[in-house]
Amino acid sequence: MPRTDLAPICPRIQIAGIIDREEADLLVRLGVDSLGFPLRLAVHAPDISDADAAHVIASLPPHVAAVVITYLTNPDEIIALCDALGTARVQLHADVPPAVPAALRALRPDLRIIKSLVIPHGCDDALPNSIVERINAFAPHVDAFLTDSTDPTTGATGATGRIHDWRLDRAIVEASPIPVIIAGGLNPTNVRAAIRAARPAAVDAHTGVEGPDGRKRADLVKTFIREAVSGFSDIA
Ligand SMILES: O=C(O)c1ccccc1N[C@@H]1O[C@H](COP(=O)(O)O)[C@@H](O)[C@H]1O
Repeated sequence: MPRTDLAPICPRIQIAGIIDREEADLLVRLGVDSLGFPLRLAVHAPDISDADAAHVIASLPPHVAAVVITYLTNPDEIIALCDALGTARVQLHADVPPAVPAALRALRPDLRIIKSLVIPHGCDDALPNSIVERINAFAPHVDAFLTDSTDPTTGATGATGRIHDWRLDRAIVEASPIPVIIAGGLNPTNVRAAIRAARPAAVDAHTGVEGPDGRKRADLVKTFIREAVSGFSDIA
């Protein structure tokens, strides 16, 4: 039985890389409104199995969203993964053409789709035309964009712990007709400044709220949320 998902289309604070039920419970208790489950990835090993992720997702309260973060490119496989996990939210991280979210929409109009916009390494204050073109091409087929960083040493384009120039996020926010979630190296010490610089709809973090053991730390998550809330109130 799929869970009832009553979270807004674009929740404000998303934390990715959920490891287990205990971690999910902690994040829900602290006030996170969207949990990201990275599965079928390009570089990283998954943090959790499909079966465990499905159990965690089934336990979430209806106001908390669960998002599958994936590099899958085949619409049928993406839908099958979302169905197996019991969620109708997906974050597409692969370099797919707009035809992929368009096909997802046609097959499953209830699916909420976030598309990543990865900022190339070394890109500074000028937004490349290629990103503007992608915003225009994807916006009709997705619900939100998510910015992210590249790690040139590993080729990773997610969970890098690396920031990029937030002026680019601001340019993306201004160019996008749909909500933009910012991500890439956000942590309790920089999230407020990032929100003030980029003026996004939401923020997302993974490694910046974890301890050296790779588990989310309550003190870091609490401060991240407090600083993010302050940032959103600064720009309201
Ligand atoms: O979270 C992951 O493990 C992940 C793996 C592969 C692609 C995307 C992934 N998640 C996204 O990366 C951001 C930023 O991570 P960080 O804060 O820089 O460590 C994360 O929030 C997810 O949306």
